[in-house]
Amino acid sequence: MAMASFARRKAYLLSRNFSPETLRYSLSLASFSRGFASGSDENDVVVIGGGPGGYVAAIKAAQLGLKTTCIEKRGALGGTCLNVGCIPSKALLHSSHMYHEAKHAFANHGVKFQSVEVDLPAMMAQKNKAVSNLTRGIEGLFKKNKVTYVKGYGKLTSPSEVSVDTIDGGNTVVKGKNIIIATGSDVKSLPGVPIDEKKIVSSTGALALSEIPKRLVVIGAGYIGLEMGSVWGRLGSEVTVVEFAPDIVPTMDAEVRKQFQRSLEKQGMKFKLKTKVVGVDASGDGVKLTIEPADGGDQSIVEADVVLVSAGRTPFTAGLGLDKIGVETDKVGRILVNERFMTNVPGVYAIGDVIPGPMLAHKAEEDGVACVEYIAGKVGHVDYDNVPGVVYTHPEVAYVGKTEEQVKALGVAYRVGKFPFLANSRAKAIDDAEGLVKILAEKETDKILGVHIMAPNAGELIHEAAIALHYGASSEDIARVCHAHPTMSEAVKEAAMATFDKPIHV
Ligand SMILES: Cc1cc2nc3c(=O)[nH]c(=O)nc-3n(C[C@H](O)[C@H](O)[C@H](O)COP(=O)(O)OP(=O)(O)OC[C@H]3O[C@@H](n4cnc5c(N)ncnc54)[C@H](O)[C@@H]3O)c2cc1C
Ligand SMILES: NC(=O)c1ccc[n+]([C@@H]2O[C@H](COP(=O)([O-])OP(=O)(O)OC[C@H]3O[C@@H](n4cnc5c(N)ncnc54)[C@H](O)[C@@H]3O)[C@@H](O)[C@H]2O)c1
Repeated sequence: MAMASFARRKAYLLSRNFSPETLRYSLSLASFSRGFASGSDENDVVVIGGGPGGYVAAIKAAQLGLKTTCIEKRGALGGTCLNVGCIPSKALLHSSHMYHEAKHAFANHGVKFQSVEVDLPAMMAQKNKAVSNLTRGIEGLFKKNKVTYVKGYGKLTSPSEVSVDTIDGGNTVVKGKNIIIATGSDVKSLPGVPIDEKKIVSSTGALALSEIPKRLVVIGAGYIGLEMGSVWGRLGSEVTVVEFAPDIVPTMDAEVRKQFQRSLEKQGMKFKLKTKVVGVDASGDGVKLTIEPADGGDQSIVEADVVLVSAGRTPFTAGLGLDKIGVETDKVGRILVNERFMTNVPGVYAIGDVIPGPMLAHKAEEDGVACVEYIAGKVGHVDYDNVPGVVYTHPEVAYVGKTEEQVKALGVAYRVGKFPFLANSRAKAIDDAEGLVKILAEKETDKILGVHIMAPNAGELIHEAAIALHYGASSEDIARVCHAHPTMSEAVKEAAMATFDKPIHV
């Protein structure tokens, strides 16, 4: 298991184009933990950062019998994900989808209103309620598992000491035999596009606008741009997405991405691909953006009431004291770790968005559990080849494993099976049949290599595929599992049938 994990980590690091030196360094560090506290006020584990990586690591460490403290600066647990990321965005995606459905789809089902309107403060209040309930819930889990929670800004003063400026204005020193850095990430700002969180906003500002902007320009057609662009587009904004690359969401399978882009365009989203923003002028009422083709050419002006900067995120290590104790980072500021999440400083570990890898909450959680399992002397495991990605638009797009482009690049002979939701009885029954399931399997063995789903609930459907990939299943394995009728999941079964043989319903 440990060897398999090592091999996967190596392959993963290779896939991230790490230099040979970095690789050697990253993989050669010996397993090392400093033992456990007994009866002293010293912790076995101190976690800096209470996001999905940090709070999950803290709870798991405590469950493994380790004396654990978690330090969080924002005064609420859950990190970016719960406070200003996954949860508030999904709340607004759901609320705005209901409004959009009420306006455009309910009549098809024979449900009619005199009028339907948006109450933005009520929508925001529902989002805030979801966030505060969940953050309080994590505090409850900390109490239940006996994790000590220190509210304040942590700074490493030695490999076993964290000085904390507490949010009530005091200072305390927290000692630990093992320290886990889980400080996450922050928005990546673009030169010449200063974020004021009013007219030029990051995702945090876009989650809390007090008015629906008439014109929203989104910089970056990634996860945040498409999700937040969908929210405000459904509520009435004219949304233009400016993307430097030739395609939206570059990590997506190209065939699915094309269908996805068409679907978003049908919903009114406009795309300016292969385009860069070269300047902004926010001196007037709105914002004027100067854009030009990515390869150079004539400039033009796009006007907006609000601009969303969503061109990626960057690891957050400000004020953490990494220099002081000599923790090594790569060129873009990510903390380098070995396969046991250990930095070059013995006893200091790092997980989640602050290390290389996809910046996703579920990946941070997996890192957190595996890291403390190693610290506790067990074997941790994260399957980095099978981390699902989901864009929570409507339809959603979800994927796990390899894209067709990646399979081609590997030179593996493969088969493709597809099934459209137009032929799925449940999707037709609910009149929501846009999308498809696409399965890629190795030709010789039928082993599944990747699954890509565009569907209203693709983010739920994808886990059948994730389990299949994890267990090394073949497409025939899925096809021979009895799937309940009528469900959207039957489309996964049919796509699997189409991969190894023939589907029934198309
Ligand atoms: C708008 C948006 C939507 C997203 N939606 C999704 C989604 O749907 N699904 C998904 O998987 N991912 C989503 N993400 C990404 C997800 O939020 C991150 O991948 C995840 O939060 C990373 O977890 P983490 O624990 O590594 O870091 P974070 O969640 O960033 O947590 C780090 C915590 O550390 C604290 N901290 C930092 N420095 C210190 C310090 N020195 N002392 C004390 N505390 C400190 C911070 O305050 C923060 O609370 C979204 C992100 C954004 C911005
Ligand atoms: N549903 C989810 O799981 C979810 C939702 C939101 C955020 N997230 C996470 O948060 C992270 C940040 O999200 P994001 O959307 O900001 O980043 P992203 O990496 O998903 O997308 C950024 C996009 O901006 C483009 N870009 C970069 N510089 C640009 C420039 N100067 N001009 C125009 N386009 C430019 C990139 O080509 C890319 O397509 C992501 O890595 C993602 O993992 C996940």
